[in-house]
Amino acid sequence: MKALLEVSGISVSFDGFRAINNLSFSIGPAELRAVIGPNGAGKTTFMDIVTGKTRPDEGRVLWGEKSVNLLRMNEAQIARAGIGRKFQRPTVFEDQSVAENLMMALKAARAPWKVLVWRPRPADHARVAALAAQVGLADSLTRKSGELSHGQKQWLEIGMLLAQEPRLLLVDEPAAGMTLAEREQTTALLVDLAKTRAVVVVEHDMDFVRRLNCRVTVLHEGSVLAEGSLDHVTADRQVIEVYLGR
Ligand SMILES: Nc1ncnc2c1ncn2[C@@H]1O[C@H](COP(=O)(O)OP(=O)(O)OP(=O)(O)O)[C@@H](O)[C@H]1O
Repeated sequence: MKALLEVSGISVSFDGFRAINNLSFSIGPAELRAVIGPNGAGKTTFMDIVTGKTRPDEGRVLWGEKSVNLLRMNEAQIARAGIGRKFQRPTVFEDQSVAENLMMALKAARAPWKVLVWRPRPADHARVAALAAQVGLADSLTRKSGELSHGQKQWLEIGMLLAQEPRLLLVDEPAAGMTLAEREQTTALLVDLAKTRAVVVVEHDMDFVRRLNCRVTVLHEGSVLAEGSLDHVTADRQVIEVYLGR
């Protein structure tokens, strides 16, 4: 199976400090992957590079069937090419309803010149309802987003990202601040989303990672230290030494 995203030999230094060191990583078109590793391992910087926020000093980042060079694209172009990123803190519009937030995301997903003249059509309302249902908010369409729980806000933001139909979703610490029930629902959502797209989850919560039941990549000092099932990587002596044993 050809990779959807292929990162090879990337390095980046900040003031002489190598945050990413000859990192290679690839993910398939419908794959769920957890990325773990100690603080400062380079997880955020890795996502910054894939989304175009940070430029690597060397290496390649190739995207899609045509192996497009992502390093030639800016952040907006990369987002339009199908890479969505969910940050840890939800950034929904609290005064707007769930439906309004989703509709705004649908509108934003249009080409810039179309946004100016865009008016929602019946199909767009149906799409908003479908997105809400997909993220477990079908019963909350008319609720103000500010009234939602932390977990529900996170799901709404994922729904807003889905409006852009990303082929790769990068999700930063989704379990943080969630109740156990919310975490379980989030696991189910991410597993479901990865049936039709690639999903990369950066997470510190090992119970959450275990429930994702997916391939795990362990980063350390900007490189891949181990990769495989969670049982495989957690039995690795070096992983225990630098991460789990602390
Ligand atoms: N813009 C920057 N300028 C200077 N140093 C940076 C910058 N961004 C990241 N770093 C450094 O690069 C290293 C990797 O950071 P990064 O945030 O990618 O790690 P992380 O694995 O996401 O850590 P955490 O689990 O704490 O979020 C750290 O030592 C960090 O201090």
